[in-house]
Amino acid sequence: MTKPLQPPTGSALAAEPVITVRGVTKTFGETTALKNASLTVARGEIVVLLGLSGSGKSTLLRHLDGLDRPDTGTVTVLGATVSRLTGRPLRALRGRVGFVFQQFELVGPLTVLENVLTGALFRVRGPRLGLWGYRRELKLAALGHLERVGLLAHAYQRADTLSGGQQQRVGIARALMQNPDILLADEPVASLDPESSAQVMALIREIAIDSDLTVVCSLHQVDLALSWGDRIVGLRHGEVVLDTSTQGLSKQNVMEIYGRVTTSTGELDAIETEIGTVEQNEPEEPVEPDEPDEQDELDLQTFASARDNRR
Ligand SMILES: Nc1ncnc2c1ncn2[C@@H]1O[C@H](COP(=O)(O)OP(=O)(O)OP(=O)(O)O)[C@@H](O)[C@H]1O
Repeated sequence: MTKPLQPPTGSALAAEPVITVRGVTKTFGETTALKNASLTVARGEIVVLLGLSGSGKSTLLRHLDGLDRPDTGTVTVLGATVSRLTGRPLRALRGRVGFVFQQFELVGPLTVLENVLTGALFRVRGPRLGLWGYRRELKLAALGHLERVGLLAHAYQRADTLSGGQQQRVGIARALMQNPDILLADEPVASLDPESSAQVMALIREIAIDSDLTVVCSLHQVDLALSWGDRIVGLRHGEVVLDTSTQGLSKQNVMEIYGRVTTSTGELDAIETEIGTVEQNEPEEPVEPDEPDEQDELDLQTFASARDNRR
């Protein structure tokens, strides 16, 4: 087993742990996706999982939400042993853990607002027909989250008419609908251009700090990881090979650490090109908002006056 080369640092680790992964191994057929992986995350920490494609980042994130189960080892999240939970207790835990996906996972033909409201589905009973099945307070909360991510004007627009960066902001608003304690994000900017990526990452960090969220986010760009996270956990072939504060850490330090755990020049080249570079996706065109209809106008007015009364 390769031990983490640097111990966790930073004052946050003195705080209460909200995530504890101990000795988790997970195999899929012949593939070992995680190998004796351990990790402790304190409340309010902003942690990046860094590694090449196939190094186990998504698998580790999925274990934190109970979507995957370890072959050996334990995963404890918010005091519950996730690997043992099923049914209602598992759903209750998932209600406290928001998930932001690489491909946004929005329902394209639905409006932006309906997509955000699906984040509250675990709190809604009975059938829903469009927006009618949701209580007014939920709609107002969803509009509030859309305002938070800068998309209030697009609330009644079809989700699939938005740009990628805007769709990811809808994904963030949907996760916020859960009032989560923890936010997990799996390569949230992998398909965005550099400008949209920077905006989305800044927004996640800003919201995490404002709302005292704990964040675990997988990325494969070392520059972004260093500038964005409080701490980097580096994975290689399913093993944790690096676990350290980003303070004072340079890209060269990270490359050296990966260099120490690999003897293959080919792999180092891959690390240099894959985690050592920022992707250059094409910049996106801005999207004009649709006009809301009469009922939508009413909801927006109610939202605006409720918000102004709170101020
Ligand atoms: N459900 C599955 N069935 C079979 N193999 C899987 C499954 N999930 C993950 N794997 C394998 O486990 C390994 C780790 O995959 P994982 O998706 O966790 O890596 P990753 O670091 O997130 O990669 P990427 O950056 O490409 O998303 C890979 O070899 C992958 O093919």
